[in-house]
Amino acid sequence: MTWTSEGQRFSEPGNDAAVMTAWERFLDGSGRPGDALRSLVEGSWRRCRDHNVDPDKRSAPQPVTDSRLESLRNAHDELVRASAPIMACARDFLAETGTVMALADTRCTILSMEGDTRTLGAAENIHLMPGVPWSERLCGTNAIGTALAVGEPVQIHSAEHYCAGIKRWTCSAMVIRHPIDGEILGVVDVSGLSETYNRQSLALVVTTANRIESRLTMRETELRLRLLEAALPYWTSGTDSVVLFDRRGYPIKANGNAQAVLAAVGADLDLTQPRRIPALALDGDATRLPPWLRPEWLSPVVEHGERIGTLLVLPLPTLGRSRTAPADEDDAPTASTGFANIITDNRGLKAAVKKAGQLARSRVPVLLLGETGVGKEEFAQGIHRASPFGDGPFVPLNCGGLSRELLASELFGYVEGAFTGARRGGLVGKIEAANGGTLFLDEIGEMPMDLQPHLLRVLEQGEIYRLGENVPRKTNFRLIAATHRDLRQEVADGRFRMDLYYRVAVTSVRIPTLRDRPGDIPLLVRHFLAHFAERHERAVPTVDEAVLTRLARYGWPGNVRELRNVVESMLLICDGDRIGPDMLPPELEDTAVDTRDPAAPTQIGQCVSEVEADLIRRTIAATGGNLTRAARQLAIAKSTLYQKLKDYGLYEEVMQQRIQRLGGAR
Ligand SMILES: Nc1ncnc2c1ncn2[C@@H]1O[C@H](COP(=O)(O)OP(=O)(O)OP(=O)(O)O)[C@@H](O)[C@H]1O
Repeated sequence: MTWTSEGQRFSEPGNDAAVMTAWERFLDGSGRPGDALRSLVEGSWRRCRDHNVDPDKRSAPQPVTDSRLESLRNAHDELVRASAPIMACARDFLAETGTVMALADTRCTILSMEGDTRTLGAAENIHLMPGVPWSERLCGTNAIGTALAVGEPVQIHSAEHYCAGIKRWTCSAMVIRHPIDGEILGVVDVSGLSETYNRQSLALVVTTANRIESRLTMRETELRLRLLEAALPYWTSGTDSVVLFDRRGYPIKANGNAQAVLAAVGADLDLTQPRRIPALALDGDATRLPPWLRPEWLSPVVEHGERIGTLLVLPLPTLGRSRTAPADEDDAPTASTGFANIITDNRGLKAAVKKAGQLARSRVPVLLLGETGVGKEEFAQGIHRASPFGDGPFVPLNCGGLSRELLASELFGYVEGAFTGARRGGLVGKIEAANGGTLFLDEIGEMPMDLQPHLLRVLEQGEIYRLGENVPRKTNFRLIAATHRDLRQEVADGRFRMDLYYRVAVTSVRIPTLRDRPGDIPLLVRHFLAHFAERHERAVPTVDEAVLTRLARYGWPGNVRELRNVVESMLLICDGDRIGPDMLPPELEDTAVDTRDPAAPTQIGQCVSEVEADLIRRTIAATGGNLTRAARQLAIAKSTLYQKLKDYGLYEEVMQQRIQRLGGAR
């Protein structure tokens, strides 16, 4: 900081008359202002003249509305909070002194004001009050505006003000800087009528600004600790290249090889001299990322449902690829990285595999989104295999279809005697079993609300209590969750806790439906035929073109699982070496009508009950016999579904199919 030279720092009330003459000369352009005018003030007057500020102005502009002022205070929440106790002191200590203290933001708008009550009243006459911007451009030379213009402590007295209406005042101001990078956050000012002039008021604003900066330092340290703690579970040593950014977009921690990988992706970010990436600030424009930085590498770090920083997980550098070339999903890592079981030729699905492969390398929780049977569990296993702890256990648990009590004991385990019917020796819960590996919570949206805080506590504290036990056990696992629901909507509807949502949805991968990638159907048919032919010790039959056409026209509400079941059932029916249309299951027999939508209208002439029975039959088949899910898809209560099954004479048939399926492939 370049401080104004000693003799120039303070105003000299004895020079008032000379300064006034200098002002008049300055305005009518008649010669040099003279020695009485400090160069700091002359510089400010020149800026005022360049900006056509009206020297006859009587007051500052009108204040903004109360609601606008409120939102300005919210936007500068940290500054306002850090200054609050100091402003409260000013209320007491400036009383009866004829002076007031003001806190202003970087646009010179006063956020709060305290001090001598009578002076507060007088100040209102010139609009020296909350909600008014006191920039040089709007109000001419004044301590607040000039301090912000020059970034130094400034004292402006009486005639030194540029506008006539405020020449009865005297003021001192100092900028408040961010303790880490010195960015100017606001200004503190002490003002009074001219007769209250005092050299010490400059010292008062400087020490006040320092006190506010010390409080900001304490707050910054606390926030950093919280951020580091919240990011800890996502941190892996190993081969990851991870950089943690704070809420202002500054990199604050990186692992060993991050700098090398940053260089490989063409990033102009030197971690030894951290520079801010404005798009990563919480209030930044996330669409304005630097060209080298891809959005899928970023994950928010969340604490109690609130984003407090950002994690950058860099991809391992690929030799031979142009540094900033857009990613080509066609080279998505499949076989090499644990996703070999995912058969696809679809760009969207390959992009999902690629993203999952990148996320696999950190410990960041992943939420898999997609309809039933699209391959969410397959993805979860792929992420687990490709992760640094792929040698650890992979523990899946479906949160749907279990009673609350059963789900609680499956998740948390229990000790012997915890409840009537508890096993001898107790039970190790899935969370504990996943220690050192991955916990896959399928259908997380079905988890009862009252169990959610318990899971959240485990995720936040890394500790678990078995039911009936009051000593915590340490756990260390990676969470992958999956849902076919819109979890945001579930949060909005009060069925899913927001804090848990932010914890599990740190990053997400959406898996496209099978009907959105019909090109994959022949590939998958071939894959499943080969698989089941081997399992049933048979030769692989050929498939008629007509069969493939029907398969391509079907809606596949049960996605790949449904296709897999259809292929197996056709193989079992087929006693020759070719599969023809007569071997298609009933729901696929006549696909003359486009059945892409499971609820698509059926042929005219069918009566309503037939249509409904047909729809129910198809939906149950599509959900693999899961009546809870079928009822949900049909948007009817499960009890209504049972009743309808009985009414349409489908009950026996469906139950038989369920029994067969339970013993079948999954
Ligand atoms: N792209 C794919 N290639 C090969 N097999 C797949 C693919 N996608 C899914 N599958 C197979 O389809 C079946 C269903 O997949 P998976 O169980 O992963 O689905 P899901 O989305 O978890 O279903 P749900 O939501 O009902 O639990 C599995 O047998 C899986 O191996």
